[in-house]
Amino acid sequence: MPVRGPPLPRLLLDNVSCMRNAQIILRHVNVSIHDGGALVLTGTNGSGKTTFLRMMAGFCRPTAGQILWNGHDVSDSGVYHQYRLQLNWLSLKHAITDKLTVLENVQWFELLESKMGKSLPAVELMGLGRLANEKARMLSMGQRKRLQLARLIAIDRPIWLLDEPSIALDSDGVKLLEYIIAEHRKRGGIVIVATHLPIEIEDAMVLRLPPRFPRRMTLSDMLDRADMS
Ligand SMILES: Nc1ncnc2c1ncn2[C@@H]1O[C@H](COP(=O)(O)OP(=O)(O)OP(=O)(O)O)[C@@H](O)[C@H]1O
Repeated sequence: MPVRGPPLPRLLLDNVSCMRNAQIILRHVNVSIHDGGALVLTGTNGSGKTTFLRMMAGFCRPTAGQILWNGHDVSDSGVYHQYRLQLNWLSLKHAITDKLTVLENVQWFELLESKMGKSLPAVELMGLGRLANEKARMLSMGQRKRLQLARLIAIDRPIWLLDEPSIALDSDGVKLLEYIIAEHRKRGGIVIVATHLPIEIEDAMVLRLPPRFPRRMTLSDMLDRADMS
């Protein structure tokens, strides 16, 4: 009987580096993520967390190494076509249309996916049920973030790429975020989160990206220097 090896990771970053503007932002990154896995990206401002997510989304290519999905290089255009349909991207830009209602802002994306029926439950789950028929321009920052999260649930793709998803959320909102991430992972979904704020994600791998610039001088460094002169 043939011996079966361990399952292929759904996503594998094999010695990946990435440059932007002629500078190396990510260097020799190796990560494998199986179904239900979570990766948390941390690091100082400018360390490359958003660049990592953009690269995973295919907006910028690795300058070395490969990103493999099911063992296939996503930079291959045939593979990318299928791979991008797996992705749900939540960025710092809200992409909310103010003149549409809260519900329409979710339904619009659901329609683009040829899906129906999940928008209202998603809006309600995110605590926006009473605002469903209000124009989105009425929403506060935190409510806008909740609307983005409602979209994530309604569209329901397997790989979530989340850039600072908890910014502007109150403590209940953060709990809801943690809940939807946990539920997504129970169904085999993958989550990659870039964050400065603590989010509880069970058994997540944490990748701390090194700072790209030397530490800024602190006040005490400056005072020490003044003492020496
Ligand atoms: N559009 C761009 N063109 C060229 N270089 C860029 C661009 N955006 C960012 N960079 C460079 O990439 C580096 C990493 O930026 P990135 O946005 O990935 O960091 P980050 O870790 O997400 O930062 P933050 O915590 O501030 O959100 C920056 O220092 C910047 O020099």
